[in-house]
Amino acid sequence: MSLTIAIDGPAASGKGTLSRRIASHYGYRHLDTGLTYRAVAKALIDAGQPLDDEEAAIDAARTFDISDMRRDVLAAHEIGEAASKVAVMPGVRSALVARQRDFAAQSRGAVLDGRDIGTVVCPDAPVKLYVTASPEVRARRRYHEILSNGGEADEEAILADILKRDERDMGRADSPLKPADGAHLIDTSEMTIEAAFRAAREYIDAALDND
Ligand SMILES: Nc1ncnc2c1ncn2[C@@H]1O[C@H](COP(=O)(O)OP(=O)(O)OP(=O)(O)O)[C@@H](O)[C@H]1O
Ligand SMILES: Nc1ccn([C@@H]2O[C@H](COP(=O)(O)O)[C@@H](O)[C@H]2O)c(=O)n1
Repeated sequence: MSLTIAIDGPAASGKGTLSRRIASHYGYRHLDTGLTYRAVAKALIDAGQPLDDEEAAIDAARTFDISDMRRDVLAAHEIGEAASKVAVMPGVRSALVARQRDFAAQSRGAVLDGRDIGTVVCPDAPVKLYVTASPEVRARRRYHEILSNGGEADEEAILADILKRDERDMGRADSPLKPADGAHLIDTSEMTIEAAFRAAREYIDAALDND
């Protein structure tokens, strides 16, 4: 039987960092579903197709190689912005949700993180977390992340993008970002990565004991 941990939250809240730690700790497979939306956006950009070409986006969502998503290539801030534009298309979402569910079903244990994991992709997951942080904290973390990778960034511009992305992700008609029913909230604004991991682990251990 497969066991899924569903983790949702807004951009740069720390859910990916936490998901990787949790997957490694419990020996589960991990799928960063944001990368799947990014892969679709990147396929359109590479092919010179406009981001609002729904037919091309659906085709990319059905065919890209999910086992070959390169975080280093897909991590660029602009690809994240482009991903949130293709993510409003219901046809793209249903193609990707099917592939994400396959990933969970084929794993003995899986951690999936994204925006609609607890609400749509795996609504029956026995453990659901909603990871958040204030927009200012998220912008600062992303800013430092870009600098530490040798890039250049403007913290104010990143904050503006994060607010725009939140609005798009929380306001879209299909699968808007919101905490799933029964999700456990972790606000990492004033937590170190280690403290957030400890809080998640305590909750997961208790939830799995009661399952
Ligand atoms: N609790 C924390 N304290 C300080 N820095 C953190 C914390 N959690 C994550 N970070 C850092 O913040 C940045 C964003 O974290 P991460 O990539 O995990 O967010 P995310 O929610 O997965 O973002 P996205 O949805 O955009 O992929 C990273 O540089 C990460 O190291
Ligand atoms: N389950 C998901 C995951 C992601 N998205 C959209 O993709 C964008 C990029 O995601 P990151 O987690 O890599 O930042 C994000 O802003 C969402 O628009 C989604 O809709 N559903």
